[in-house]
Amino acid sequence: MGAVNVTNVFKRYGTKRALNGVSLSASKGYITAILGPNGAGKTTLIRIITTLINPDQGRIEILGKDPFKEKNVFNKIGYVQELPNLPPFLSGKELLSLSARLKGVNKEDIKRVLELVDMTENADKKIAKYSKGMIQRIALAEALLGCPEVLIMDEPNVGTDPILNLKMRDVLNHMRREGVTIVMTTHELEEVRKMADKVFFLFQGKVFFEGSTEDLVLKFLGIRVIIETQDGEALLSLLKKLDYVKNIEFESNKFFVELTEDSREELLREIVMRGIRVKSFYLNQDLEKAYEMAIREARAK
Ligand SMILES: Nc1ncnc2c1ncn2[C@@H]1O[C@H](COP(=O)(O)OP(=O)(O)OP(=O)(O)O)[C@@H](O)[C@H]1O
Repeated sequence: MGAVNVTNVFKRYGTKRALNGVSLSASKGYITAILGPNGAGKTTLIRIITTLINPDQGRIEILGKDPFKEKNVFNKIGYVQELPNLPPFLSGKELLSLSARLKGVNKEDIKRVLELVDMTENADKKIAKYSKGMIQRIALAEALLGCPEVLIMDEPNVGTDPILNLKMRDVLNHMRREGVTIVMTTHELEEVRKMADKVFFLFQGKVFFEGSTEDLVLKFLGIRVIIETQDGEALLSLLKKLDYVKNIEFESNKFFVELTEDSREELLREIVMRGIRVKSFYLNQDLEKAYEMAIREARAK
């Protein structure tokens, strides 16, 4: 069982079906990303997990407890909402002091979370004067007060610059090393590729795919390897002989090879056995393209 479990959740807004039987499980100490196009139901799901809205049907379990019934589980959960709406008249530090008091967290922890998100220097500025990125950081700091075991984030990368994304990644990797379970929705595929251990792809209120990003690429893009070599002719003649090679394209000394099945190990062995010199051999991890193909396939169903 995961640290966060969602079982068969349904939700309608009037006649609009937002969630149509969603089940997912986020393992303890891993980063789980919920992906999907606009309107897929991601925010609705996060709002149900955090009990901001009720499901029409289905069950939520966090750290073995039903958050709708056992509110004290929230002592162990940090939540960063989409585009956090923080009181502009407070400074970052005042906001954290207030939150620490409400959560019953020691004031010492404020220093720790400010350092974690690199906001110590801006802590005394009013939130009204913060950039979007600073607001995201202080919202994350607030969520991290009291060392939560589960961190839930709705689109933490909206409006953030690449440097902040780097910082955010650092903080989240640090949390993961500490055993924190992270569940996030995002449209930032590059972040997903770099960080997520598992993805759930939502489409029209249903889980259309679950697995690692590598699984997503393999399933929707096929098995495409990129091989760099100086022995182009020898490689080409070998590739033409192999029945599991579906398509070959090349550009100077770079070969793009599509396989009919996952025969990567076999192919590499053949190359090495023939003494073909290879500079690099890797799976084409074009997550964006795979995501586009997944959406196309989901729409066609
Ligand atoms: N309060 C509401 N009233 C009516 N319909 C709603 C409400 N909130 C969401 N919806 C509808 O429910 C569906 C799911 O919306 P939701 O916001 O959960 O999707 P999302 O995947 O988070 O989208 P986005 O990526 O655009 O944030 C959409 O069709 C949306 O229009």
